[in-house]
Amino acid sequence: MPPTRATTKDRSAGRTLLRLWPYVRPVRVRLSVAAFVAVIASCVGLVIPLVLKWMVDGPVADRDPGGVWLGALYLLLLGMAEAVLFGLRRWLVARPLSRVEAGMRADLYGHLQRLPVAFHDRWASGQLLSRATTDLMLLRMFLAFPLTFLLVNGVTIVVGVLIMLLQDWTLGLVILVPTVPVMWTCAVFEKRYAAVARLAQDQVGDLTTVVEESVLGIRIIKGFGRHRSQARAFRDLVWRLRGTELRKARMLAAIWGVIVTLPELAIGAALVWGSVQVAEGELSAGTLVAFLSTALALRWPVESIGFLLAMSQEAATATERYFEVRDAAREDADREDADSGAGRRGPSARFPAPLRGAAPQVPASAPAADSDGIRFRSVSFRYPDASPGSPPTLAEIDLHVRTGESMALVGATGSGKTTLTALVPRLHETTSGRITLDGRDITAIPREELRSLVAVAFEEPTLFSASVGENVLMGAGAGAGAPELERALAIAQADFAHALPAGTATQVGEQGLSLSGGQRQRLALARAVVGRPRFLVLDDPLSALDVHTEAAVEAALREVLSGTTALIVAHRPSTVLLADRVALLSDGRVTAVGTHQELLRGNAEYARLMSGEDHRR
Ligand SMILES: Nc1ncnc2c1ncn2[C@@H]1O[C@H](COP(=O)(O)OP(=O)(O)OP(=O)(O)O)[C@@H](O)[C@H]1O
Repeated sequence: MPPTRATTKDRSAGRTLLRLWPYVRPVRVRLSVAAFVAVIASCVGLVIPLVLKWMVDGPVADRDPGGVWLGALYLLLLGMAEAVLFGLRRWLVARPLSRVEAGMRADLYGHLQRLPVAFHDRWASGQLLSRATTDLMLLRMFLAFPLTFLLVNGVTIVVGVLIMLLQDWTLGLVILVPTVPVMWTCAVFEKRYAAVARLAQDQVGDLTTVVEESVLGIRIIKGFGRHRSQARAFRDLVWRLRGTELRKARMLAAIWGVIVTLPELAIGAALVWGSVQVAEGELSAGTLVAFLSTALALRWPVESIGFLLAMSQEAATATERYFEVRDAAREDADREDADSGAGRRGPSARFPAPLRGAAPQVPASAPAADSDGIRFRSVSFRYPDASPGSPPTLAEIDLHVRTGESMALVGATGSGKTTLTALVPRLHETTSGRITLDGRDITAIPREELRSLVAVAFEEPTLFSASVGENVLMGAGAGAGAPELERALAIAQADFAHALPAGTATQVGEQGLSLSGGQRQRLALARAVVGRPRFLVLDDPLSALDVHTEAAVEAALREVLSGTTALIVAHRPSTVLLADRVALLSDGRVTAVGTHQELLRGNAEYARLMSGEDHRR
């Protein structure tokens, strides 16, 4: 079952919703006051029938117009008080609840940033988006409305029924007859509705994913003329969601039918029975009016129970979906282990025994051999979602990139180059073995420090919706400014930035100016070098550049590389020439290490890869 599909079986909505308490706690006083105000407002509404009784049995029976006017004035005042109190309730909850929603959303976003790459590999982005938007909106609505009104309406019904029993207990019992079947219907409804609500919310997530992918991949869709088939696929999803929503509507209609019909029948029976009693002189007309007015005043609280329960179920589902993400372990969950020098991370325990235990015994707290560069010691790696029997993506990698040295990683497509580079900044965790930077085990280096030591640039450069300058300076420390930016742009041969409409202040990214692939790549490279990192990991960073630009970037990069220790994934000889030595990766193993010339002469696979004869690329 994919991680985004959970079962609602045996879930208690109440227990699930209790998880919201840490967020509701700071606003509990306001929420309680608001609920209290709403209870008072609702009970004020129940006084109206009593005033009616007084009017019918008093001034109306006595034909006293002054008394009737006085009664009307009381009714007006009570009505106004009810309206003002309900308005006050709304005012009391609006601000704190928007704060709860904002807080939950910010926490979710913060958590998403901290989740490991493996988590994001597994989860569809639309599922995350829908949790951060639709689900949180449902939660705010639940806290604003059903949470209060389930309580308010409950109290109102109890008080109303007590008033009716006090008016005339036999009539009161008639009204109470439908209670048992209505409660049974609610219990059945709650269970069934939970499953359908979950399905609908998951389907909204699927829909969001498709919209997002279509927008991001619009060029491919248009380029291949796939807009019709995409639209068809989207329509299918929409219809599936429509079907689920209709199922929800049918369930709501059924419970609504029961909740409305049974009490109405009871009121009808009470009306007949009460009229007979009035005719026989056993009951005053005023009491019957008061009784029926109270019963009618309770219609809304009773009828609303159906959709309040439905909204509560949707909120419970939203809570469940929200915490599925929040409960996922953050990548720094192992920090204590690392900081205490315990060494190996938790994930190794998740992998099968043969892949474990191969780590050489280098304690994380071993004295740092200064300027040792990057060392891979018996590193093996398997993607967490790889099929159980499949061979590891990387196996027994032993590699030493000396301080100040640049090592090119060459290998056929799919040989594991990108995967190997991702292990250094701990975007993925090694399954077994160790990686050390200047003698320090990377698992013993706090992540923040690790990522300030290691800068990365990937083949597919990502720019954020921000200015060119902000995108580049993202790779530098807090104090970096214009001089660092200029230097980085010069190294990456990204001077084109100055010619953009607003220079380096030009907005790029999704909503900003579109840049070419080569321009993006150069900005990503500038981001990697701007912070003068001690270790540089470049995943084929020049692939989109023309030969002249590539040569210019390489000339400038050489200067940078002389001061850093670098691991560079390379496909072209020109990129390989940037490096001092080359490691050849074959099916996840390092099969040769040497200079470009040495490997060209002595290794047939390398020679084939460099000559471009390898058809797998
Ligand atoms: N997130 C993932 N989950 C499971 N398997 C993956 C994942 N990412 C990559 N792989 C697999 O790992 C293997 C190595 O991929 P990797 O991207 O490291 O190769 P590469 O040498 O960089 O290839 P290329 O030169 O084409 O970029 C491939 O077989 C790929 O299918």
